[in-house]
Amino acid sequence: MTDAAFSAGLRPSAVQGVVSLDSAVRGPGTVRFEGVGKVFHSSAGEVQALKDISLDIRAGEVFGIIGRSGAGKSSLLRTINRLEAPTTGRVLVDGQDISALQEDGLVRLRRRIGMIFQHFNLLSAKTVRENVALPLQVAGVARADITARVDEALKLVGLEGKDATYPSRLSGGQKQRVGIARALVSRPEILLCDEATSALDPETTLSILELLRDINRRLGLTIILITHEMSVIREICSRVVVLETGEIAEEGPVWQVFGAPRHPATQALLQPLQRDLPADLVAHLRPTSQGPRDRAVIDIRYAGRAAPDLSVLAQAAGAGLELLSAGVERIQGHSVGRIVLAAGPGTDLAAVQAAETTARVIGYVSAND
Ligand SMILES: Nc1ncnc2c1ncn2[C@@H]1O[C@H](COP(=O)(O)OP(=O)(O)OP(=O)(O)O)[C@@H](O)[C@H]1O
Repeated sequence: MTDAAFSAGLRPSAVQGVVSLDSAVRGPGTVRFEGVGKVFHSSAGEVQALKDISLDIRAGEVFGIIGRSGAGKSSLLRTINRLEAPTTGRVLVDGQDISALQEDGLVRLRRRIGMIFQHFNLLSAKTVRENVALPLQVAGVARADITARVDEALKLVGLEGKDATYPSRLSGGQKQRVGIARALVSRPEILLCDEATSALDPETTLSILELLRDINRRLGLTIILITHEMSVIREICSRVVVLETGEIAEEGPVWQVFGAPRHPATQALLQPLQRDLPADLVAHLRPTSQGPRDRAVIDIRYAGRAAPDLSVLAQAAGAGLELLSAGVERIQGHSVGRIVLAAGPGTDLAAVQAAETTARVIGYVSAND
């Protein structure tokens, strides 16, 4: 990012004109994984942490990496600044294969990629200003420039006036703001966030997410984050990849992946966010039909489209459908909903499924439930 753009808080597209598709996947702020694999050798034997990951992260997007513990999230994130080197495949940053970089090239790469951490990683014996100035001092930037750039970064994160404070006197949210200022002071194109809000309370998490969103919009910075908090992904990411045992389980726009999760790993991760079935319904739900008068319970989930037309479904069913529960929310401007119906005896379930392909029978209740 140019100095002028950073100071003016402008997105690169506003500075450089229209961004072409090619520059969006290969230009500044882009990351491409091509068949990336990673094997760790430990005393317990070999661990295949990543398997054949191919993925494009576009310039200026907020991209989430999720997965269960041990799925390979950190390993993948750490290949972007070569804290981990892939065993197979390659990683391209701004279209450049980073495995080819020598020591000085690697130092320059890491200046273009900021990183923030769950536990902030601040030096307790140094003030806020000294912590933020550190990357510039290491880079040999002139003292006067350091002062100006630290001021600029502290302003960006809303910490003006805190420059002489030591980390121990700051709240968790303020410490993370220092971490963000330190990551931004080198004017990077990409910001990696490793569980950056996991140590914060919900209110502080929201304020840090708001800051990250603001930075992303104003500076056009690409933000790549890993988190176990699905609400964080829903709040700020545009696209997400789900890893499962080192492989891509699914990827896509957040509204799509969260609205209609296809892989069991995604469904398990999203369980806490799901609008639960009413408790009394769950209590009465049986996996199989116990008699001809039992009613099938049909679960319909939809994303990015209008709710299915219940009169059309009822017509296909050829019998009465009772609405048991329904809910709809908006993610990134798309409707994401869930409808649960009870189908009376004699319902043509195959016809309902043909009319609404996401319809799934999740169990049976008796006629009186
Ligand atoms: N340095 C290492 N040496 C040996 N094995 C490792 C090393 N780093 C990671 N692993 C293993 O690789 C696999 C993926 O680990 P990774 O930390 O990338 O997963 P993760 O999805 O980030 O997990 P978590 O959410 O628990 O942090 C795990 O089985 C882990 O034990």
